[in-house]
Amino acid sequence: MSKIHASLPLLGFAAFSGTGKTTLLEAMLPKLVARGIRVAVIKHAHHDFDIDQPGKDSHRLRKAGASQMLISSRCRRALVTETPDEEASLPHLIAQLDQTQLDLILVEGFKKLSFPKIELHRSEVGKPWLHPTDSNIIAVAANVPVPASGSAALAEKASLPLLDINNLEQITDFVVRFIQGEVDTSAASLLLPQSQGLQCGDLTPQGMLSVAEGRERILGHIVPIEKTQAVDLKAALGQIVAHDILSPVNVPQHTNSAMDGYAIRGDDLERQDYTVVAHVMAGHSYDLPLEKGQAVRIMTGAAVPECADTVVMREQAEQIDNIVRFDLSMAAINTAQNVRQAGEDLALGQTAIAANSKITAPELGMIASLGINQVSVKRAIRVAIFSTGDEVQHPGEAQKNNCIYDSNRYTLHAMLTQAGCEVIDLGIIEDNEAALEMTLEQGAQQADLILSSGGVSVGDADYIKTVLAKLGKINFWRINMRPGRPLAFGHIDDTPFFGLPGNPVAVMVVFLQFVEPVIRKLQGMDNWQPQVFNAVATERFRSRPNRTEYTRGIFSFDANGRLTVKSTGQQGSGILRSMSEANCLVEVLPEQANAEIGDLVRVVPLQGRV
Ligand SMILES: Nc1nc2c(c(=O)[nH]1)N[C@H]1C(S)=C(S)[C@@H](COP(=O)(O)OP(=O)(O)OC[C@H]3O[C@@H](n4cnc5c(N)ncnc54)[C@H](O)[C@@H]3O)O[C@H]1N2
Ligand code: MOO
Repeated sequence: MSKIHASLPLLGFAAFSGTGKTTLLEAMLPKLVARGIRVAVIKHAHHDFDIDQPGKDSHRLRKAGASQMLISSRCRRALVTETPDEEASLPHLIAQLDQTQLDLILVEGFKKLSFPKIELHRSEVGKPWLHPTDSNIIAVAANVPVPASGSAALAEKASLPLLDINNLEQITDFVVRFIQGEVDTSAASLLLPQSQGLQCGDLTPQGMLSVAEGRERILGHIVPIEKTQAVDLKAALGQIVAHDILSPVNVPQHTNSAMDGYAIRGDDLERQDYTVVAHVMAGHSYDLPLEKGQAVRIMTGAAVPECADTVVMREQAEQIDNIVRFDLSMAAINTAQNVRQAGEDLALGQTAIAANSKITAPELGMIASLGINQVSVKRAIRVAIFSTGDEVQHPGEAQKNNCIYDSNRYTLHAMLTQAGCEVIDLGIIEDNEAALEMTLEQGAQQADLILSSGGVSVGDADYIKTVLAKLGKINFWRINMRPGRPLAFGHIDDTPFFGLPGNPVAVMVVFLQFVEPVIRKLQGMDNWQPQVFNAVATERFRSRPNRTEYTRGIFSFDANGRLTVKSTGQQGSGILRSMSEANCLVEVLPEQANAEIGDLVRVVPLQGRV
């Protein structure tokens, strides 16, 4: 029986009738809600239940033939679907929920299906224990100790958590820990018969790190680079601001008109007509206080005269000679309308751009709007890159037999440039110790970070490992992710070094997951996080438990306005086209095996990063 998955924690309660499942859920729900947890309950009913009442409109319409009846009010809605041929499956029911509004799905019933459950047991019901025969039970809540018979030995061996069925607080705590991923469910899996259990490759093998563990370890070794430099404004694009930039002026400098029209006094609205005393163009002013009964014809951006505080749009005005009237049937005039106040964008002395912000188009414009033409930025991070492998050739050369053109240095160059780094391209390094040693030493002298690609797996060209071990402190890791399993990280002298896997897609994925966070930390950004959001899977995204799987995907809105995601097709880690056609990576987390159609999956947009 295949395991049922949801993108949210899914937890069932398994018990014989009479144990008090519903009573327990009813008592626990307010406690979960009080802890801020948004819960859905899916309940199985055995009989021909009906929530609709005879005589109600919805019931009449359904009986008249509507196979789906959706009734909605401001407070709630309900969909009643006739399923005369086949009962809906649990995965289908899960997909009906709006998982963006939930933290937990509780399931009552569906006893025979495979998903995590808590067994409820009361001795007085006189029924057998369920956990010896249900490998999905992750804890037992009972009013008697589990007997020291076969089942108890099994429970003890597997160290299933034992809870007191009468201790609601304890059971609630357990559920909360389950949601937070703190419950060790391996005890349950120890009970699995071989055929249902995890495959050996599903378990985190010894020495394999999760993506989060690998990133945390690497970031622990990174020290921000504090050096700064002053650059001309345009050259600051993509760079990181070294110190807070304070506004030396008010932006806008003066209170000005937001429309072409007529400036009048806000305390002088009840008038038939006004005398136009001046015509003020942008860059000019009318320097007398505006009197009652007067108006100034004004252009967008021009300074509003003293005592005037309201602008009426030109479309609403009719001027004959120097008399203007406003058509109030088009729109009422409100005091202070269509006027931009001095300093409303930025007041004098206000922080315009905080230190460690990245300068993109709006920041560049804002700095310019303050009249500043030079900025102090963090010195660009210098990154040395090289490729390894005798089969790797420069583009532009005639292709040799059994060779491959170097694409990795180009994707790295592009992603580093996007991240605001200065790239030092050390080329393709011959497969020999002396060449590699020289290159690494050169990299360590010139760069803040060194990246190589290729040669980090278990191939025969093991001299890379020998040289790295000789020159620095390097760890060869296997990260439980795909693509991008093999990864080397360490230091050559004091310079951090990444040995990225050779496969072109693996290079890009490892860059996005490990190298970019390092660059951001070197640039001084603390706890930088990429943008991530959830989308509904429109196809199955396969992944093994414990592994983080990155599928290249395309997200888009469907006809119902839901954000959905599909894959780009073939996903081999040498197929760079899968990256080129993608606008995101679909990240299936270790705790989520295969994401099914309708499940929410994490989507990591690529725009601006590749
Ligand atoms: N027995 C095992 N074999 C492999 C394993 C493993 O765990 N056990 N892991 C596989 C995975 S996953 C990856 S990823 C690769 C990584 O291997 P290397 O880092 O040693 O890389 P290479 O063998 O040098 O190259 C792999 C592949 O990529 C091509 N390549 C290399 N450099 C470039 C470049 N600059 N531009 C374009 N393409 C490049 C190279 O020709 C190979 O096809 O190992 C698997 N094997
Ligand atoms: O994980 Mo490798 O990284 O297959 O490409």
